[in-house]
Amino acid sequence: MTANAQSWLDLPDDTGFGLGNLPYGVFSDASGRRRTGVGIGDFVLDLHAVTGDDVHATGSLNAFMARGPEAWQALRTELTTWLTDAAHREKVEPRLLARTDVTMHLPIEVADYVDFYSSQHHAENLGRMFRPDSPPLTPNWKHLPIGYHGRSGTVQVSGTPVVRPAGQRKVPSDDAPTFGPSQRLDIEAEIGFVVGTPSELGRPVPLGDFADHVFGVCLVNDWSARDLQAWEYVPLGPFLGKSFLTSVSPWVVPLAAFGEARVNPPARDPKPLPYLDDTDGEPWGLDIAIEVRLNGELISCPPFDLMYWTPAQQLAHMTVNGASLRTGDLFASGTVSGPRSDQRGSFIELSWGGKEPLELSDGSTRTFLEDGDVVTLTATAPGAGGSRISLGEVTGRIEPATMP
Ligand SMILES: O=C(O)/C=C/C(=O)CC(=O)CC(=O)O
Ligand SMILES: [Ca+2]
Ligand SMILES: [Mg+2]
Repeated sequence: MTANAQSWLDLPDDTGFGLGNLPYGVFSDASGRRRTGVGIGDFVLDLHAVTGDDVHATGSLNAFMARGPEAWQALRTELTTWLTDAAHREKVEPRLLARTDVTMHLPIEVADYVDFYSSQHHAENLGRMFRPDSPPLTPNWKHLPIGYHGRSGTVQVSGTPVVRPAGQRKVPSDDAPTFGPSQRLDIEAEIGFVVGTPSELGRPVPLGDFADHVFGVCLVNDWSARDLQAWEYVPLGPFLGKSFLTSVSPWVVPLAAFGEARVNPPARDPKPLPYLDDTDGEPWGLDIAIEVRLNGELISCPPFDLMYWTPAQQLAHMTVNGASLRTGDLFASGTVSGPRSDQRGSFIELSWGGKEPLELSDGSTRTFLEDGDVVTLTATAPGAGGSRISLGEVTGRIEPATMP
């Protein structure tokens, strides 16, 4: 008997949206009003209607997230009671809407957006391609989680069209850069972490405070234009090659749902400095299995449990200089890649820089994305009683470039 059998609601046996998940999102129905909902089975529960709390009518999760971990846990406990105790059925059932009847929106007002680079396999692959004459990992890589600040205003919800960016491109053999649509448009399959509780300027957030600040987890596709990136990134890092669009899943899965998914991260050698050393604490490796589909076909299964740096280490590093957190901050893991070729989280890796085109089941091949392509990321993690919790999906269709 799985945990889901306890609900009075008829939940499909294999639903990823069972009682162990209870993800938050922002939806609208025919009225157009945006409000907070909780995903359960094939339904979304209208939280504003069922609680009467205006925090759930603001059109983003931020005001609720700002209330902090006790409020998050209290509502999660109430939701579980409402959905399991038949005494609440009369109150709750009329507030359920079919998920197919609602439109999902960007769930958070994104404050600051940071993107890390914490998969050793991804970093080594990119290092080999971008810097063939140097060791694959830069000398700092195993001492700190490398990251950069991205563009929060272009973080958008799943389904937002991906307009091919145009920009400057130059390969080493060209004499001068040219301008035009990116010819190396790519994805980056990542997991995102959403900050609820802010922190004070000047006070680092230690490893052990991770769960006091991080509200939940989403899927991220950090669309990337490799030709723009390769020409612009020296010496300050990614800029226009990654700032045109970052897509996130509409559901934010509470950190509390990942109890069964906690795993030890890979051994870290050399031992990190004390503020990053999680060996005596509670490490935050997470067993999340990602799937990448191109036009419906499964092309890769990146394993999040192999990430070298955990989200708790990323948060500790991001604030160790005293930088403060704001409600709605989003930090992404970095592209998730495993050691196998069918575990790579980007096309630049899957096609090895375009040299080894990916063969698709219809006989066609792909190096980078073409106009009309649809890329969909999904992910699941172990839940209670052998169930799996779903992070939903993040999808996007490539549209032709708009030239200035
Ligand atoms: O190694 C490089 O120069 C570039 C690396 C990336 O493009 C990866 C990136 O944006 C961070 C990540 O998603 O892992
Ligand atoms: Ca990225
Ligand atoms: Mg981006």
